[in-house]
Amino acid sequence: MSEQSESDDAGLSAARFHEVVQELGRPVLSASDAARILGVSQATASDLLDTLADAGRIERVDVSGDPVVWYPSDLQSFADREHVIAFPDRRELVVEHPEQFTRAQLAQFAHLVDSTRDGAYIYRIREEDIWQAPYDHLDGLLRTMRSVLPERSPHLEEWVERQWTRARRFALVTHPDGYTLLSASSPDLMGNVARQKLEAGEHLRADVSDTESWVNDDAVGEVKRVLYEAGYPVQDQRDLETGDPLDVDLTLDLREYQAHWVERFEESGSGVFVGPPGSGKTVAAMGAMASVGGETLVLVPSRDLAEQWHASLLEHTTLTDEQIGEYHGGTKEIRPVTIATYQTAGMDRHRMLFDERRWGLIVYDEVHHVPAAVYRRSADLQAKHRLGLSATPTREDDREKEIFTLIGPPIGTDWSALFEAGFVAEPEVEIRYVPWGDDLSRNEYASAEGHERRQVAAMNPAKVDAVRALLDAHPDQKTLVFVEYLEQGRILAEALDAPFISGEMRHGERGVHFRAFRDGERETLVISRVGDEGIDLPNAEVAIVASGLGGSRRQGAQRAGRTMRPTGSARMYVLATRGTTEEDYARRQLRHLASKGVRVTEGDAPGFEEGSEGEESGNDDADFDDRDDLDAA
Ligand SMILES: Nc1ncnc2c1ncn2[C@@H]1O[C@H](COP(=O)(O)OP(=O)(O)OP(=O)(O)O)[C@@H](O)[C@H]1O
Repeated sequence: MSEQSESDDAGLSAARFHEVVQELGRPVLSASDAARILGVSQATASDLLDTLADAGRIERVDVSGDPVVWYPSDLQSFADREHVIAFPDRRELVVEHPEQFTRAQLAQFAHLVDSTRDGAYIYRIREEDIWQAPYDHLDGLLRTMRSVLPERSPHLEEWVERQWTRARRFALVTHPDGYTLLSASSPDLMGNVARQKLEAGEHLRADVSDTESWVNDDAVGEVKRVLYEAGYPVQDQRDLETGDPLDVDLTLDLREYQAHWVERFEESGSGVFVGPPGSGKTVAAMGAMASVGGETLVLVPSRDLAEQWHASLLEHTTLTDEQIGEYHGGTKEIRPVTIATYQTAGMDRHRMLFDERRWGLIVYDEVHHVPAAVYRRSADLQAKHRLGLSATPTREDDREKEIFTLIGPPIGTDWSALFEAGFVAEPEVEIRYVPWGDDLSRNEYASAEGHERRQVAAMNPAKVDAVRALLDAHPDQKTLVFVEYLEQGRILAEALDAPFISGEMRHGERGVHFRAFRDGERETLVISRVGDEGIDLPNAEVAIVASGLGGSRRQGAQRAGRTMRPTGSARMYVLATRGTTEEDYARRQLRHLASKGVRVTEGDAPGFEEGSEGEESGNDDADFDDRDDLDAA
């Protein structure tokens, strides 16, 4: 711990005092309260507090004459109000009860490392975080940092400035004669870094001056990767191809933050729009298409998303159906605007997809889904405009280097405008604990092991009544019920008289149910894991996760995102069987979601409230390894 938050013989810091208040859970404390929490004698605690009060950092009130104190109950919230503790030496931040906006600000320059049980979130500021910080000028980045950090740290700011500069030492530019130049901010960097690390011939064709080299056009991706790995991310300022002309306009007005995204994309030519699910990234991407005005290849993670994109393009642009093609397992059309799945685009036998037309823009939707094969192919697409879309900061993606070098850096999101415009409804997520439906299941659970044990807990028959009670609590609200297991999906679909959308259902039939859901003819759908991504049902107001949260934490965020639509309060319920590993697992998964801007509460499932014959709380299992993937449905 740095000096900031340690109580040592030099004194008790204001930050540490605040931590003691939080730990105590009330806004006023006595010397004996502080002594117990700090682990010192009452006399020492009293001296430490006096010192802090004498320095004017805290207030002291003598109540010896009348020892009972009262305070406004809303002051209680002070104990669980947002609080940031900085450890500048380690470039680490601990943030307690962070607001969603604070998390959005932090996502601009820091990396979420983990969240603790009592609601604190740990961020770290790495080199890459500063390299990718979406700001035009350093003082914009420093302003954001100062708005979040409790106190200025000149030492930390100097480090940030060094990393900021490092990421602007090399640039790729287009020479007036049309060829690509690598330019360095000094002869030394060109001589001792670029010309040492890069191969003459393969990467660099000729030295043009002591700070410029002619770059092989088909080695641009490699040049960026090599210099990024050497600690020098390259700014890509080249003129990019616009491909064969495509005349397309939007048929709706962009919101302020979307127009900002498109303007920034026009300036840079490549990059990633980062915004919460439902914030309008797809529509903004159509704005980028209109701005580039060139034939466009859109890459998406699933056929459902391809169909969604197709419908959205027809709904929000002047494109005709003849101009739009889909390219995946179901259909193979290559047209001026083609929407392909990553899976198909990554296959060697479909390589002509990239070369058959002169694309001006490649759009990578949900960039955390781009497979290695498509990244490899993207190395040959460096002459085109490249746009990524992502609901989570690209830095939290295990392919952040590929995203940065082969697609582009994050493009600044005007979070204030986005939040003020209310286009992000922060979903409330409620864990609802369900007791065993019968002794048979409880005994089956007790004697099962591993996956089977998890499945028995997940498929607790009492969950059917819990889902019914939740649906009754939300009459006339469109609800998605997510399941991990096919058998559970079928049981619930029958009990609720609702369709069960799973990988076994043909795409055409899925489309029928999605349209009925969207048009209000159907209020409930039961969905297997096939729905984790790509179910873009904008008016899903409630989500019920009947089992698990999917094997990956990101799926949990995606599922919450599916109810995070601009439709007022979006809610998400997660059912977990009391006294089983599901209880722990749900809590851990949702703590992660909480760090994504989601309010999380816990309680008994409706119909099983206090006083029911519910199980004792807590569970007797060894901690459940949450990396295990639950059986796919
Ligand atoms: N400028 C706009 N004007 C009106 N409606 C908009 C606008 N931008 C987006 N929308 C609507 O908001 C919803 C979400 O938009 P969009 O699909 O672009 O968000 P997204 O961020 O791509 O969502 P996801 O992350 O789930 O893919 C859509 O129904 C879309 O029609």
